[in-house]
Amino acid sequence: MSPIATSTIDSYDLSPDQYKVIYEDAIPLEGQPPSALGKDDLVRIHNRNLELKKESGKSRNSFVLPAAYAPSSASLDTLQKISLSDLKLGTHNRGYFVTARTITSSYHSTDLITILEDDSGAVARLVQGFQNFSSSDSSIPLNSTVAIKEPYCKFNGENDWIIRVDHPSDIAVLKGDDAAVSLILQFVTEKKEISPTQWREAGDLAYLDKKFSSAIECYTQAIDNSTSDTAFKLSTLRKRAFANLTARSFSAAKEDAIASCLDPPEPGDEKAYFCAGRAAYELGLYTESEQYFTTALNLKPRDPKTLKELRKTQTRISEQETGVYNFASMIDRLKKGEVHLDHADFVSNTEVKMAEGKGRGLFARREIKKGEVVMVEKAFCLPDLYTTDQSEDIRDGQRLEMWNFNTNSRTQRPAQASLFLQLLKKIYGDAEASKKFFELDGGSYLRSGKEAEIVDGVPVIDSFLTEAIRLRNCFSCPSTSLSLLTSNPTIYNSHTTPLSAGLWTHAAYINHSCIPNSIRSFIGDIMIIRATCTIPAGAEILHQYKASDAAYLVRKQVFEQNWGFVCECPLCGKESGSKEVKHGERSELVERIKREVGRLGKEVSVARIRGVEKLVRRLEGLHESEVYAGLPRLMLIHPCIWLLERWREKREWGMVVKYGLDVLRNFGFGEDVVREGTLELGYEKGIMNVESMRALKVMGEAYKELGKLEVADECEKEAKGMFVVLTGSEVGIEDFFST
Ligand SMILES: C[S@@+](CC[C@H](N)C(=O)[O-])C[C@H]1O[C@@H](n2cnc3c(N)ncnc32)[C@H](O)[C@@H]1O
Repeated sequence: MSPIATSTIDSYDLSPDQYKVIYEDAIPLEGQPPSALGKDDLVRIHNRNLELKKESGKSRNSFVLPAAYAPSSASLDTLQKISLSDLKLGTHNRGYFVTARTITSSYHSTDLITILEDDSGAVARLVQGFQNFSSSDSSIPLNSTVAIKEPYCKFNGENDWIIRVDHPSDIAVLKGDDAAVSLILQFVTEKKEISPTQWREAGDLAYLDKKFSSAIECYTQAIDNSTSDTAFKLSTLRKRAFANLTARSFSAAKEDAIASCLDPPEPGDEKAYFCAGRAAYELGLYTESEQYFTTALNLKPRDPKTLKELRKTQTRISEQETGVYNFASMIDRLKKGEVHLDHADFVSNTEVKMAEGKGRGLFARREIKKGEVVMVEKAFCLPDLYTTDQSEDIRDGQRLEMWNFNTNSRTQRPAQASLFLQLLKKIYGDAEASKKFFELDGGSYLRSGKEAEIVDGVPVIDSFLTEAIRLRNCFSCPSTSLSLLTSNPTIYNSHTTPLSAGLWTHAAYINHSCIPNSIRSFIGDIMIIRATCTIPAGAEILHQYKASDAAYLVRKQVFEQNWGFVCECPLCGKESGSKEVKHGERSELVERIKREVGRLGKEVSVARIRGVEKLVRRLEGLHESEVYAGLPRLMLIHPCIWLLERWREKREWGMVVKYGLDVLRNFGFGEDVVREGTLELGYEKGIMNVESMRALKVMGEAYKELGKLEVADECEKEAKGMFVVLTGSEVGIEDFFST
């Protein structure tokens, strides 16, 4: 297939399929200039597209993740400057860099697009793939100066070539609407002498103008160029500390703040200690933060702002050490619309170690009792973008999609695409974060080994590896797990609770099991993991990546496709031994039952219920006892819940108890969990979830109706225990159990 001609239609007009053709069929044309179109044509086409974009007012943002090529890990001093007209096509132009000026405003299509011109008058189209569409400062203004390392120049259709930048660390942009930029350019390109005071003044102006990276650059020049004036150096360091704090470069802010003080500190240094305290707090270094605030208070006792920060820090230290949180206040804040909550992580119960056959895993450092908190973690990154799969009402600008040509897939929810973009922004701006992030599992993606290395002051970021890591490690999450209980999904109907997608770097080490020993829940961006059974010291913590599909063969495929592993948990291990024909028979019968109950309306006669019961007995008979002894029989769960609900409608309490027991048995809690009027659940092999909790709750009601009050109380007590594990806390428990 020949590549599509795109010389007169810009990528804005292309569908993802057309893109795909271009990427897959692009022909390397070594030795061609970057664009056969002249400057006038390029600018004309660009401006026309810019106008079209404005007119169309399309609110959907989409972008494309093309096939992988590696980011540059060379520093600018080791590269040779080259003109745009000397770039080679279809290659990375290793060993070279280009600098050029933007001669148009940029616009977003599937990517961010602008036109560049270099000193020699050569022009090229720049296509940047990683801009954060949701942030207001993501454009490249007219007259900006860009430096691109080892540019990847690619064929884009007949007579058209582009420079494609997919990795944030491959490009540096000095924005054209930034006053400090002209000073920086005069210094770099015209070798103009600029005094430290001039640098500092330019830094102050940039800071006031909220151009923090320019302010930091100017203060850095002022510091590096000042010779013996210690007072000047220290006060400029302090200015840079605050600029770094505002720019959220917390490690640098902390370092600068401390370096700006005398040893021992003197009155006046409290501001620097306050800044260091804030930076350490944001880095999660609460004990260090406490020391800085204490020093600040020694220098300026009873300062109310510092006292407030110190108290907050001490609360974080207590959370970190005890795992005790004020969940009620967390939920209150969530109700006020805050998703990103200010809390410490509690991870001291756990450690990362090798898990045989699974890479690394998370292990218990001490015995963790059933229901106890295993760990609590604040999200590394979580977009505030909760939508249902069917959402038609996504707010403007949130309709974000990403086509990934490495996996031939498209993101299903806007939060997934948004998470990718926010991750790039976070790891590019924070060296420590990028190190932590790139340690995560990226599957079979071939790493250069240079990711997160600091080159030219920023970490090397590989966008494609970032996405590979996101795919393997991110979790879907509701804004609160409590909403999953109250949204009242019916069986055979997926629930419609809005979900976002986020990444938690410590929890990302947890491996999957279909019979897990822990469950994650969410309150905003805080993930709470509790034990579903008592976990002995040294045992591996396991949770379900996805609610296990009832059909073994479907489940197997999902885990292989999405995460690249074959689950060998006790259930999968045994079910893999069941004959293929049996799997087929069971699936067929489950489908038949589903069709059958789907046909029945709301009011179901006893005769009809009995009919379904017969089918369910047959399905039970298709479960080999040598495979399923003591193990869950997932395919029987929904049919049994359906029967339980119908008998409950008929107020046939004996039958409700019978099917409640069946549901619990099929979840793996044991053959006969009520013996001699006492309830005993086998939590080690039982699967705790909303449905097993509901079954217990309903059984409690039925036993009450039957006058068996003791066992009714036991059912309610166990269901309440499950409620806490499923939602993370006791908040809402009384309301839930009184209805
Ligand atoms: C979120 S990561 C978990 C941590 C990972 N094991 C590591 O070394 O970083 C997901 C990956 O872990 C591995 N994994 C998770 N559960 C597994 C299991 N039950 N058996 C084998 N591998 C598993 C798979 O490679 C999967 O893609």
